[in-house]
Amino acid sequence: MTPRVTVLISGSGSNLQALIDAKARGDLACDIVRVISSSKKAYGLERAAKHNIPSTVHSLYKYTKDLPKEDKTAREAARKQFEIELASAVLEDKPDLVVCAGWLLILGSEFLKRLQSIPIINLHPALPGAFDGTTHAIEMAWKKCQQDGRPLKAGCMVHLVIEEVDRGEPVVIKELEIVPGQESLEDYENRVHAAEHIAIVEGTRKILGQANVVKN
Ligand SMILES: Nc1nc2c(c(=O)[nH]1)N[C@@H](CN(C=O)c1ccc(C(=O)N[C@@H](CCC(=O)O)C(=O)O)cc1)CN2
Ligand SMILES: NCC(=O)N[C@@H]1O[C@H](COP(=O)([O-])[O-])[C@@H](O)[C@H]1O
Repeated sequence: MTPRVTVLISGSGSNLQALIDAKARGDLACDIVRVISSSKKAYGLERAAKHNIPSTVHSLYKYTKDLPKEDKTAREAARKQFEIELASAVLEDKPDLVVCAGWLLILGSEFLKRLQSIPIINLHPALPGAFDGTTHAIEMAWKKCQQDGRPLKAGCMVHLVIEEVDRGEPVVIKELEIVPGQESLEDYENRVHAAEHIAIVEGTRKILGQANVVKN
């Protein structure tokens, strides 16, 4: 039975594209059954459409837009409902794995407890224990290196998703070294993204029990 994978995105979807391309070249055996985006503007939705992958927009904004910013109770209730309905949307497709590929929302207990039997992995552009819980890890690592004035071990990882953000067991780690003054933030960012596009495929293959060596 071909494993079923649901991919969660929020933006460009270049890591979704890496999964699509890996499938096309025979490096990844799975069906991407759905792409779910937290943003209707995500270019990743166009990538899904180009490859006839069903997609859904599941926007937190839709749940909170009419609530006063100061009404924390109402906003928390709305976020819980967002998570409950996100879980329903995911479970409808009966995936064997959920891949967070640039999903920029913290997945709370309402979602995680409903997905208990389904592994979730996340791609994080930092090493284990570094810059956890942020969506700006690449920039933070590069700036820290420049400020410290000494080489910094950085890179990216794919890890299992648990409630504690970015603290789940690493599945794949790709180490990169930043040397102060040797490369621009953009150059480092490009190196990280290139490593991510390999890591996301390796991590997905590993969790699906496929060989952990990718041909490319
Ligand atoms: N329970 C978990 N949820 C998520 C994990 C995880 O490990 N456990 N990984 C993240 C991905 N991520 C970093 O890799 C990450 C995503 C989002 C945030 C965050 O603070 N989001 C804010 C909104 C930020 C914004 O709108 O710009 C939020 O959710 O309120 C931190 C880290 C995916 N989820
Ligand atoms: N903390 C989560 C986080 O920062 N995720 C990052 O979002 C980008 C998604 O790119 P993509 O939309 O092109 O795949 C990736 O760089 C990924 O590491």
